[in-house]
Amino acid sequence: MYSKSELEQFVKQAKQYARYGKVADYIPALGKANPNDLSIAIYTRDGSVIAAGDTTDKVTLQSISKIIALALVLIDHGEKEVFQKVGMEPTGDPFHSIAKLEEVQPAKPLNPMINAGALAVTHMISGASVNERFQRLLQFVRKLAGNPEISYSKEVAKSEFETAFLNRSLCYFLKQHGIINEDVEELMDLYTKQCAIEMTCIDLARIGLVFAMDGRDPFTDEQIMPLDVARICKTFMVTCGMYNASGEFAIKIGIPAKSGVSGGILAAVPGRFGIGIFGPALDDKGNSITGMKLLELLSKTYSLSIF
Ligand SMILES: NC(=O)CC[C@H](N)C(=O)O
Repeated sequence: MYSKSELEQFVKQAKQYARYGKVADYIPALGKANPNDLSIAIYTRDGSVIAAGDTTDKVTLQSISKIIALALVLIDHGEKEVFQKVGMEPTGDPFHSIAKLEEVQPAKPLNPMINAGALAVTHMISGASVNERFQRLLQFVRKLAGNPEISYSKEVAKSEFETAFLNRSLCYFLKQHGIINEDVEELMDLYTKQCAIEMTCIDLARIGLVFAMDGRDPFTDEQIMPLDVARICKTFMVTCGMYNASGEFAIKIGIPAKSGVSGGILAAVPGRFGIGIFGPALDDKGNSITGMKLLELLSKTYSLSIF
């Protein structure tokens, strides 16, 4: 198993790539992040954690939340119903693209990892009000991370809510075609809170471990999600988890992973580890440039690719 000093060495190496990246600022509150930050935690199935960097930093999930919301709606509604509203194919387009919504099967988003598909998924979170739906999602996140303290950043949620014009357009397009039928402002309220759920890389690594263990929490022995749901989520991580860089990521790194524009990456090495990384310097596709470098170093050194 890796040592802390070795991990610290990898972090130092990966940090040198921060200068080639840029912090996301289209959500103004995210623009405050320091591009040179980089933290990582690796959770193993026997409960040990190895971490490096500032592991007390809390960062918002952004698109990483899409995989968790997907798991929840699959549990709530089952595969058949969910995949009537959202597809299973990668797009090769940026995550916020609207293009394929018109080209392929009117308005059915191609997959749940692009924004259009994620909005359709968030729409399916059950509950009587936005608050009740958000609390259900939050409870699920807390259970996955084994941390009842996890909450969301009001500042980041508000900042995205006030500026999410493109996501609103996607919602109206989906509503016109009957994929969603709720009030767009309510859905945006729920979605922006979902994306603003915040945690440390240690919490994130523990969530990764649950996916790695096929939905079972190795510490409580509870099956938090059915094996099939964990399998579907991991498959999406491989095919669409890193947006339109998923192919290259699969070849170079080969670990099921999901990224977010906050610079987070959740990775699950099947049967072995959960990995959580935060490094806000992003490449032009919106993936953490330092985070990917770090995963590449780990994958190459320890042969972690699943392929
Ligand atoms: N790629 C991302 O992390 C995108 C999430 C972000 N909240 C958005 O919808 O734009």
